[in-house]
Amino acid sequence: MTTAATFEKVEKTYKTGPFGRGGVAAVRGVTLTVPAGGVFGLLGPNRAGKTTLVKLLLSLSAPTAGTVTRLGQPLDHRGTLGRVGYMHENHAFPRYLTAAELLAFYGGLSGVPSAELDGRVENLLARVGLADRKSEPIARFSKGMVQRLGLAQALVNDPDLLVLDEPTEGLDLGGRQLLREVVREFKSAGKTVLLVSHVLPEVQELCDRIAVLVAGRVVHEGPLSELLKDAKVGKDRALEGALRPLYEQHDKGGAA
Ligand SMILES: Nc1ncnc2c1ncn2[C@@H]1O[C@H](COP(=O)(O)OP(=O)(O)OP(=O)(O)O)[C@@H](O)[C@H]1O
Repeated sequence: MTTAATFEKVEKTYKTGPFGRGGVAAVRGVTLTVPAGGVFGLLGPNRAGKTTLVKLLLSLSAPTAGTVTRLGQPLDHRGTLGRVGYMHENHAFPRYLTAAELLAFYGGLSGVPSAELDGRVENLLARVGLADRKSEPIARFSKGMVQRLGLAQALVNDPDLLVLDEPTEGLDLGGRQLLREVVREFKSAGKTVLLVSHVLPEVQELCDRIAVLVAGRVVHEGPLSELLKDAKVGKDRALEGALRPLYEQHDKGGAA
């Protein structure tokens, strides 16, 4: 099987406190395979360790133990990073750049040929509804506009693996619809989306397979339909317990 990502017996403990004597065990022995092609949901309550797994996959943080692969290669194969797009919840883009400058900057960093860059930037800005604001500095953008720009930035290198970490936070209805379209296009093109969320209905709508992470451990992994069936009929109490708060969060208006 070709894989988009694998984690084998992965641990991540963040050092904390004076002289790093304390520690937070964010990921505890995770073994997980994200197959290439399709939409994989990584689901779990706050502080479950979802973003930590993403950071390990993107070489933004190093595992304390275990092995991670990205697009079939070990993490030190940096070339695979140029085939990944990453959109997350809180973008800290340089605010003095214009939208077009930002996309050109990220496109250049990820190796987009310069002959293609201008056209791609124009197309993406149109796609995310920012064509008329392309020459304005990001400092003037609302949170939703920054999120739309974040989506364009994640697509600028035409990635094979798109990682979306809580992508709908701050997006309006139109932005969410756009995001769903992008996810479905990736799926039809045989590419991979890793969707991280604490909102079960969002994951339910888009994902083929999911892993549920609780307190740094994978408590379930498999096709979404099977997991929901098992949880519903109460066959698996641990899974039911893990999923309930995610539904409740949605019902209370925590949905993205
Ligand atoms: N740089 C860090 N230093 C110390 N602890 C950290 C660091 N980053 C994350 N943690 C801790 O690791 C645990 C997992 O955090 P992580 O952000 O991976 O969870 P998450 O599932 O993505 O949560 P959320 O849904 O709230 O974003 C939490 O207890 C968090 O406080």
